[in-house]
Amino acid sequence: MPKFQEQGARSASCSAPSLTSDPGGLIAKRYTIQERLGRGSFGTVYLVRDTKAGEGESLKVLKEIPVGDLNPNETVQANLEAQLLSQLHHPAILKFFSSFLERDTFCIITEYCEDRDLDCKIEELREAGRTLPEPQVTEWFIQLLLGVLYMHQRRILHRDLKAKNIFLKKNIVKIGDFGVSRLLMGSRDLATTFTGTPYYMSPEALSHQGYDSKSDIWSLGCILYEMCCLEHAFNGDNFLSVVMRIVEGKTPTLPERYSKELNSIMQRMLSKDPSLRLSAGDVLKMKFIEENMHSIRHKFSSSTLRDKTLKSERDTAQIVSALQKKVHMQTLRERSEVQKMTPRERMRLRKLQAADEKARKLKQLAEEKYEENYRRMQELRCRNFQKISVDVLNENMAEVANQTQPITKQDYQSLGCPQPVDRQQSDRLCMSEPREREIPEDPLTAEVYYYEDGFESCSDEEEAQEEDEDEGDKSLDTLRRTYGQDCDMEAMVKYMENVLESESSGSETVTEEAHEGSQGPGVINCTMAENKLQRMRESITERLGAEVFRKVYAYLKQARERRESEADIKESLGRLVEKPSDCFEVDQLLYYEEQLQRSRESQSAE
Ligand SMILES: Nc1ncnc2c1ncn2[C@@H]1O[C@H](COP(=O)(O)OP(=O)(O)OP(=O)(O)O)[C@@H](O)[C@H]1O
Repeated sequence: MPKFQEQGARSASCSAPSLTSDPGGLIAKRYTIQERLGRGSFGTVYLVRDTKAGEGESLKVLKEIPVGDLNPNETVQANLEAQLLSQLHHPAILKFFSSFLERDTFCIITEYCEDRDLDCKIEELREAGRTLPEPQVTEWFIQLLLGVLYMHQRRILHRDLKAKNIFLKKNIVKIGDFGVSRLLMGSRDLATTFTGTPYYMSPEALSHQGYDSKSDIWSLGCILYEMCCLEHAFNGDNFLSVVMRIVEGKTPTLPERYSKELNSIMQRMLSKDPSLRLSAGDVLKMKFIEENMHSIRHKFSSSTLRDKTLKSERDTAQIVSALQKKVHMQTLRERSEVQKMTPRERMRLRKLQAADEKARKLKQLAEEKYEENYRRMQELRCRNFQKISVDVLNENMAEVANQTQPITKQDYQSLGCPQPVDRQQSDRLCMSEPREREIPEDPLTAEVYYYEDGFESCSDEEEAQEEDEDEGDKSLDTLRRTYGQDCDMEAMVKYMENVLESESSGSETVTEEAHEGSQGPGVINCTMAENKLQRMRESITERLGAEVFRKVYAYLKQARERRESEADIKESLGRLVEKPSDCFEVDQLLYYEEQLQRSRESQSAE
């Protein structure tokens, strides 16, 4: 089956993004553009560096959506929706950081996923003639279910779940744009119509019978099919045939290489009647999914443990290597200092070093002696104490008191033992600074004391040291990023445990929560819808040429009004264009125009 280019295909001719007009400039006083990641139907997507973020968290994604002039109400409304989205935290949901208006564009800042999206992954597999094994499909599918459950429990719908909106970050899947349709389109009707990609749209959404959490489940069922078969669950030669397959067509089946259980779950998610469709909570409570969840939880737990061990080993290796580098640098510095000296200074230095060495040996000797003496004194005391104890049995208390006098120098001599060094005196010996040159005892202090000045003049070495520090920062950065990955895995384990331990399936169907101030005609809705249509027109014109586009548009409009058969339409389009499938977008454009017209009429009627 041909795969049609979807609406809003990446077109270079669409109006130039205003944020890039000042390359290298700061956006919202903190973001710098690193590269352009791509273009979606709403706007352009950039990889940015957040200059105010902590180490390892600075790479983010900026979605730039041209909106023209927004009135203050619309801005307040958008901010309200954005605030809500930024408070949601789940490892399977792409983190939404913030949104703001900058130079007539609405900007959304989200987490960056370096392993791209599921659509790219599927394309890659298809091209390589490979498929996804069932354990991988179930692992990703369970993560998706956990993310969807989290959002549905908070009464937030996606409305545009598709492979392109699912991102991969080191085997963790992240659903992008959850709740963003409402943020951009405001009104519920428009949000569904203008963000839903036909391949994933549920029968009830296509026939305007309302959109609820079960409609998201339908899209998730389509994604499950796509992960297994690497093609859309409902395909067709043109826009309307896709719609007809969804509304009236047979429910697809998974190939035999996938288990009966997985097939049955997918089919129950693709039930045409939303009330018969499973909810995310229902699916997560099924025996087959629970069993898989146990093994994924075990895999994630042991993987984070193994990673932690590996990381601490790597940390140690890094510290050792940093210390070795430091010692090497010091040796080099010392050598370069010595080379700069006059013979007289070198002689003095050698003497000082010899004195240092002598002092060190003396100190070591004194310490050894002290330890030896101290040990002997303890022995003596112990013997003396035993002697006193025996005497106590025979003599009176006064005599005992006499016996417990401190041991004198004579006592030691009479016992043939060396007298212990007085502890304070010994400490003084250890801590005292050699009078002649006053070399500090501590080697590190001594080193700084003697060679400090030399460091300041070594600008090359300083640079080298800075480079070393940068290296260190970079490795920390990598470490932190890996820790971030661990956090995701640990959080995922926690969510799996919650579901496994919970009694209820959370099978209630949810409609979207109306947040304060979000009723009514919507946020940026009409402007956004118009923008999207304009982008589609530009994209089609670029592909078909202005003249062919005009002819195809006029023909399809009439053909749909006259309700011509699909076969006739295909034949007529064949006379206008080389490939009739190229007209998919024109068909979709007509559909959207009609929806926008309807929406306007119903708004003015209200
Ligand atoms: N958070 C992200 N991390 C990494 N890449 C991203 C991220 N968000 C978007 N992209 C990439 O940027 C490109 C455009 O994405 P965008 O979401 O705007 O469009 P889309 O999903 O292709 O279309 P639509 O606007 O119809 O949803 C895609 O190639 C996508 O993979």
